[in-house]
Amino acid sequence: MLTKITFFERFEQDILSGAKTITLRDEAESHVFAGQILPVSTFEADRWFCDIKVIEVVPVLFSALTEQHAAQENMTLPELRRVIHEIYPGLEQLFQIRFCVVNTRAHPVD
Ligand SMILES: CC(=O)Nc1ccn([C@@H]2O[C@H](CO)[C@@H](O)[C@H]2O)c(=O)n1
Repeated sequence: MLTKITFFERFEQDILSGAKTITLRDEAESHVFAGQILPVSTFEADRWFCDIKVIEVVPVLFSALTEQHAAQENMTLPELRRVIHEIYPGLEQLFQIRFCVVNTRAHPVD
C-alpha cells in the first residue's frame, strides 16, 4: 500500500489550484484506496506541498484515454498521451487515481 505519492514539480500549481484532479499511474503505484489521505511531495526535491484524499481508483487503458481524462489533467489529449508515454513507455494498463486536495499547510491552524 502506498503511504505517500510524488508528482513532478511542474504539476504542483495545477494540483493546488484544483485544475488537475486525477493522476494516471502504473500498477505499482495503484495500491491506494478511497478515503485514504496521502502526503504529496515533489519528485525532484521530495518537498511536501499538500495532502490529497483519494476519491476513487479505476483501471484505464492507455488506448482508451479520452478528452475527459485529459481535461481532468488540465491537458489536451495529445499532451496527456505524450506525457504518459514519456513516464511509462509502452505501458497499456494504467490506473486513474481521482483525488482532492485536503491540506496545504504542514501545521494547519483551525
Ligand atoms: C513523479 C513520479 O514519481 N511519478 C509521476 C507519475 C505521473 N505523474 C503525472 O500523473 C499524470 C499521468 O501520469 C501526469 O500528469 C503525470 O505527469 C507525475 O506527476 N509523477
